[in-house]
Amino acid sequence: MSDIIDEVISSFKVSNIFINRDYLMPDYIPEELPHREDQIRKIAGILAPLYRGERPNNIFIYGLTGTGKTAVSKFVLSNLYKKFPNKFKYVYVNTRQTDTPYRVLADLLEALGVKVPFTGLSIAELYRRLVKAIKEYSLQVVIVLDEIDAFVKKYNDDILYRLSRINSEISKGKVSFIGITNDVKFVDSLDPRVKSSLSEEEIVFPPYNAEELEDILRKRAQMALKPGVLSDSVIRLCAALAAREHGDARRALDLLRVSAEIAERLRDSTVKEEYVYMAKDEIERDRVRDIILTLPFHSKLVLAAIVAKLLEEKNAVLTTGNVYEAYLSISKKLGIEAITQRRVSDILNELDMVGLLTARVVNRGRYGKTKEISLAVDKNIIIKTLTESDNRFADLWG
Ligand SMILES: Nc1ncnc2c1ncn2[C@@H]1O[C@H](COP(=O)(O)OP(=O)(O)OP(=O)(O)O)[C@@H](O)[C@H]1O
Repeated sequence: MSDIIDEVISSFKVSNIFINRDYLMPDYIPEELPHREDQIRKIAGILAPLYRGERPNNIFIYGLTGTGKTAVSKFVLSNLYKKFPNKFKYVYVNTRQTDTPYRVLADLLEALGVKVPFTGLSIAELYRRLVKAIKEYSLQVVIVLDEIDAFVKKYNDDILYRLSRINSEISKGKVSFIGITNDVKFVDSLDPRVKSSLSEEEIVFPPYNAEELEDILRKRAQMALKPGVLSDSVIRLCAALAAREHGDARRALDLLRVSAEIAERLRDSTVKEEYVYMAKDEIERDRVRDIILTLPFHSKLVLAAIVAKLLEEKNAVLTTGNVYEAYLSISKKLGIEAITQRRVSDILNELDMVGLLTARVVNRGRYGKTKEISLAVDKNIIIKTLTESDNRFADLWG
């Protein structure tokens, strides 16, 4: 019997497709970042004063998702650090993952060698300790705050305000910030003092076009995949599909990686174009699933109400009013206290924003304006995911 185990393990160990799958993972930072030479040069130029022990200007970096902002920033900093490790220290914080003011300050302190308890100190105290730590630190400090729009939207810009004041508090240029965001309008929403302090320099990362994505994919594929498993037409297809949205390298790499995983799963020795389309559906399914699973309960109920209504009447025209009626009916069925129509209307807007449905305002003459709602994703994925998240939903679709 143990030969069965050997067989399974050996087919797992020896891949027909991959040399190393990690090279296609989103957190891998490659040695080469094609089509980002300008941005690398600019950021390195701004940070160059570190070499003389001087404070570089703060930098604000914007660009849509997958345009290489994180990869380029980390690439420049780690390469500068390799060249002159004794001149500065850099700390990278992703404020979507490290998502409380306490954790952000605690992580910065820990990076500077100051231990802090997991909870219990006030933000003011943490901040005071950070100012002291930076003042006493022997080198220049560069702090990268990635995805800061999400953080500021969740809290406010208080922490950015405090951080932006550190240099003036210690009356010395000791710390520089690199703020990264994919929300172009975000910077304008900041307190003007924070804005002018943090965006001494601004760098924009434009989306990649299809040819640029092809180059990026080719380089990564050379390292990740065995020779001969990939044709140029597959690369072109992944790049074209990713460029159709907004030139997102993460999406292009995901398409390629998942297509290669499908080839491996099917024990094929080459990646076919049809696998790219299968990968696209799989990625979309996972994305929708992740969004639905993290929705608050009443948002799930509203979504369930829409699907239930469409199952009952295939071509139903959905309006805020009849979605609310359907919502009341399923709340009653499940024995749940209903929320107001106003709140359901807000939820419909939220579901529109996360891309699960589209709500369009239509003018119905003397009946006034109403919203017409349609699903933006396959209803079977919604049914499956809602049922998985809470089996009370199973009763709704019979
Ligand atoms: N020029 C490039 N060459 C090779 N890989 C790249 C390039 N640009 C981006 N990538 C890869 O694409 C993926 C996404 O890039 P990155 O995380 O830097 O994007 P981002 O702009 O920071 O996106 P987000 O705003 O979503 O965080 C990463 O795997 C990164 O290595």
